[in-house]
Amino acid sequence: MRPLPVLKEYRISSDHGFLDDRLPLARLSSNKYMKWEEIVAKLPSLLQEGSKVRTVIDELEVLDLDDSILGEVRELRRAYSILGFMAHAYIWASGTPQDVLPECIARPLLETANILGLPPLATYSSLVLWNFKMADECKKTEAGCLDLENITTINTFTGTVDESWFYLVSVRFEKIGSACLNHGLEVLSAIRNGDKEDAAVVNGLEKLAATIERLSKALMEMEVKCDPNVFYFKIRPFLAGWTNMSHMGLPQGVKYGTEGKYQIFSGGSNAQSSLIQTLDILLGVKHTANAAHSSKGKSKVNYLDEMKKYMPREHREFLYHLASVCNIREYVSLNPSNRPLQEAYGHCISKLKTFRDNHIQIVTKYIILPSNSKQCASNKSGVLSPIEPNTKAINCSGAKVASAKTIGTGGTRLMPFLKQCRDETIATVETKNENKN
Ligand code: HEM
Ligand SMILES: N[C@@H](CC(=O)c1ccccc1NC=O)C(=O)O
Repeated sequence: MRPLPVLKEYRISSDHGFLDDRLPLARLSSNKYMKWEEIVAKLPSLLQEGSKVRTVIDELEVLDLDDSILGEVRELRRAYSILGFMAHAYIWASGTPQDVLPECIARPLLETANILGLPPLATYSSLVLWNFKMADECKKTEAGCLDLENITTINTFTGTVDESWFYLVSVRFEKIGSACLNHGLEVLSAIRNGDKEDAAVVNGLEKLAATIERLSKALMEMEVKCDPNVFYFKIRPFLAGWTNMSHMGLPQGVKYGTEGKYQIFSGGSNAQSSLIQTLDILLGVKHTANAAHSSKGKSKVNYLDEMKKYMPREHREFLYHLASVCNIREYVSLNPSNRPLQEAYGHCISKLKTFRDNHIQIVTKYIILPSNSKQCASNKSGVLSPIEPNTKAINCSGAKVASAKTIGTGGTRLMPFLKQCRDETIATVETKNENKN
């Protein structure tokens, strides 16, 4: 029997989960890359000046990655993060996208991405996992140092508190969620050890359910300091990738270097968080291919599976290992008369369903409502947000049509996709009960 995965073999921490035990590097150590650091720090002001950021980036030398970067994973991650910020700023500056990335970004971005096992653009890893630091004043709080009060982002596109908060909520979510990894593995090892009364299995599942509940609370913290209109109109346009962007003039995606080829990639999304996919695997939630993701024409793609390619290599390999050994759902199905076991598993599914319901509420508030108000405005002014498909045919009372068509930065038709994810979560208990009858 294949052994259970050992977290640290996959660069995962039992205290911090998919965040590292060490803080991300806030600056590359070698002065050779000082210009990169200067530009990324100045992005908010450069982006205020229209396409100025492109002029500044075009003047950069093409730098090779030296041993200071190649020899240390935190340096590599920092380089990847900076290059992702610069790439998106270059492509999306001034609302008129540019479809060719200059060599000075394309080459090192392709190289760092390849080593880390990630796609060459800004991802959840570069914007969230590797983009935070301790605030100057660290207050001692119950939640310890990774409390939202104590952390801040390293870089943003807009320099707004709202953008920092948007990323930091996910940092907090990863920290809280790290407990899920430990509880999940405890449950699996209790099943393997033949836990006669199932006490350890039930206890582990109840702790897992309580942690998922805390994740929902963490998600709702978004509203504290991230304003929906600031998010939708100012921040979000920079997070888009180059999938389904024909309407923006990027039908073939982006060309990596003047001599490079055009490539298509999805933008950053929390669907790239390994944590939530860990929960699906632990609880046996199966996601089917969905028409809601349309990057491959009309063919159906399992978007969440595709997003595993947008996670750091070790984290992706952890998910594959976990999936190959996880038998919690089967175990619960095989013990239908054990009520505490059935209930504890049911609590986990119900908390995960609530998380997905709350997320749909957040998405309604942060994308659907602002996009409807935009359509009314844009019908008058002709201005479209960079990320939305051309919705000119929809009038101001067309909210229903609009929400069905609105796309996520990851390129999904977001509402059908998110509802499908939620419904497949509920189906996990329903099909289990059907199997029993
Ligand atoms: C303003 C805040 C947020 C917005 C507007 C938002 C929007 C979206 C959208 C549009 C998607 C669909 C994929 C895509 O095409 O991009 C998505 C997926 C997802 N988001 Fe968010 N999101 C937000 C915050 C969060 C946070 C803070 C979390 C976690 C705490 C989260 C968790 C997820 C997950 C797990 C998915 C994958 C679908 C699933 O597994 O149910 N989101 N999000
Ligand atoms: N998919 C979201 C964006 C999103 O969720 C996201 C993008 C980049 C980095 C982190 C993200 N998630 C939230 O914390 C959207 O369509 O606006």
